[in-house]
Amino acid sequence: MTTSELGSDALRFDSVTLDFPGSPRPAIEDVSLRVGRRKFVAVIGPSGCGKSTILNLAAGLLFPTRGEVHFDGAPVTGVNSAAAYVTQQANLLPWLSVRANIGLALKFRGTSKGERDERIDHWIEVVGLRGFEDHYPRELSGGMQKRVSIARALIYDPSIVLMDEPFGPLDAITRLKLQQDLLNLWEEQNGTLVFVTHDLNEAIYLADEVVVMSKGPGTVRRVLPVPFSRPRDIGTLIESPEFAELYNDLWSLFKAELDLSDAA
Ligand SMILES: Nc1ncnc2c1ncn2[C@@H]1O[C@H](COP(=O)(O)OP(=O)(O)OP(=O)(O)O)[C@@H](O)[C@H]1O
Repeated sequence: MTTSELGSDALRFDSVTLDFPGSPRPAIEDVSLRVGRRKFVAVIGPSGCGKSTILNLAAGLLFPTRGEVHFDGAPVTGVNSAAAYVTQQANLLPWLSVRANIGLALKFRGTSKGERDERIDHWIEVVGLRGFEDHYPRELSGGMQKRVSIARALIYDPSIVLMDEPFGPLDAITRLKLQQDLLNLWEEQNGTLVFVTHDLNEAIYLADEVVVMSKGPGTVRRVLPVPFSRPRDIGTLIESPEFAELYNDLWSLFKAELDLSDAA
C-alpha cells in the first residue's frame, strides 16, 4: 500500500487485534476502519466491545498486537500529539481555574500569553462559561466541567478529536444542549472527530457515519452512513421520518449484538 493511498484517510485501522497481557480474549479483533478527513464518525456497540480501546489506539496510548493503525498516512508509534482526547471523566486539573484549564494545551505548545488570553476568552464565550472563568473545577456542575474539557480539547485546532462518551453522566436536558452545541462547534471547525457513545440518538444527530461494533472481542459489524445534511438542528431532525427509519435500522443491528452478548 502506498503512502498516498493511506493519506486519503485521517485515521485508518488495518486488521487490528489487541490482546491485553493475561486476558483470555482480545479486547478487539481484526478491526478494519477508515475515518475520512473532516468526517464525524460515531462508534457504538455493547459494553466491553472495545470502543475505548479503539480511541486509545488512535491516541497512541495503546499499540496493536497485530495489524496497523495509521494517522495522516503514517503509522502511530507513540502518543499522537495531533489528537485531542476528551475522556469519559472531564479530568480537569483541580488546582487550576477554568481559564488555566482551557489554556493548558496552548501553554504547552508555547503560544504567547497575549494570543493565549485572546483564544481562551473566545472559547469561554463559545462554551457559555462567561462569569465562571476564575472558578475552580469543584465549583462547577458536571455539565460545566464537560464544557471546559471540550473547550480545552478544541482550542488548539487539533487535526482529530477523540471523544469517549463525553456526555455520559449528564442529565437529559444538559446532554441535549451540549449535543447541539457540539454540532454547531464541529460544523464551524469542520475537523475530524471520532465519538464513542451508547446513545443511538446521539450517534445519528451528530455523525456522518455510525460504526456498529459486535460484542467483545469487538470487531466492526457494519458502518451506516447518516444522510442528513448540515447544519443540523436536533429538534427538526428528530421529527423526520428518515430519522425514525435510521434509528430502527441501527437499533436492529445494536439489539442483535446485545442479544448475542446476553446469550454469551
Ligand atoms: N487495561 C486493561 N487490561 C486488561 N483488559 C482490559 C484493559 N482495558 C480494557 N480491557 C478489556 O478490554 C475489553 C474492551 O474494553 P473497552 O474499555 O475498550 O470497552 P468499551 O466498549 O469501551 O466498554 P464500555 O462501553 O463499557 O466503556 C473489555 O473486555 C475490557 O475488560
